[in-house]
Amino acid sequence: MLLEVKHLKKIFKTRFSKEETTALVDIDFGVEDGEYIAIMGESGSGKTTLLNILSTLEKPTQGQVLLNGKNITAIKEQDISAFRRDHLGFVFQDFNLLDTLSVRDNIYLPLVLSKEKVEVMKTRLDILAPQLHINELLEKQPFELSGGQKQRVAIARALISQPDLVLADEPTAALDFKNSENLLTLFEEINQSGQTIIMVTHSSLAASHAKRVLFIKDGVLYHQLYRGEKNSQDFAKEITLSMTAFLGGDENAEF
Ligand SMILES: Nc1ncnc2c1ncn2[C@@H]1O[C@H](COP(=O)(O)OP(=O)(O)OP(=O)(O)O)[C@@H](O)[C@H]1O
Repeated sequence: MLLEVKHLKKIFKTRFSKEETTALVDIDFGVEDGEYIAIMGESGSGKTTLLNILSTLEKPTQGQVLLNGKNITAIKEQDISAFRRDHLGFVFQDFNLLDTLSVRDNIYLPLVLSKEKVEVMKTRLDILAPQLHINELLEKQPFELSGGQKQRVAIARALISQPDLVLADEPTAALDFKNSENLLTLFEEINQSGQTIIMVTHSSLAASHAKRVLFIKDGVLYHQLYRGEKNSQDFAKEITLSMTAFLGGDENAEF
């Protein structure tokens, strides 16, 4: 098992009041190497909190997260950024590229910080750039790129460290329909080449490209669907029906 999420609980306490928010009640699941998982749930259900704990940005109140058997919730503060850089890849909804660096240097950045050899960086980018259709963009600055191009660069930056796990937070949220479809196709290809992906999304269309969908409500995982042999259109219908049945949502809504 690549990732074991064990009985996660997260209670937020505000500093100036006694009020507590239980964002995660008891979250328990495992992820095999090579899986592609979408996490869905209504606003406020705990998706971001879960992703932040998996990202080591946040510590749980109780429970553990094991990545390849190592408890990542117990990593010392001074070792966390190196751990994140070496083992996790991130794709955010707003791309998070640095405008002062070229596209190439943005992609190299995690490896530069890990003091990787230049030849290694070059070899890896030579493989990734054609796969992500960014060959022509490498000498540009991020502000010269379209949203879809920026997101492909962000994916290259996430993959260049050959992470154990890619974590994506609403990666299609800032993209139009065509660019979203392109990104989702890319994620499927990346997953088919062996990369494990966990993606948080509001969109049943986005989730329908994953192999498994976990539904979270009020801090509890209470339902999951496997795609199996279904195409993404049929799987999207099944996801929407589940959302309607279990979450009490509007069948036509993308929550
Ligand atoms: N830093 C924080 N301090 C206090 N409460 C928080 C904090 N972060 C999240 N919460 C609360 O925890 C609950 C879960 O929030 P979370 O952001 O994980 O939901 P979400 O499913 O990601 O929502 P959205 O889809 O709107 O991003 C909410 O009630 C939220 O108000």
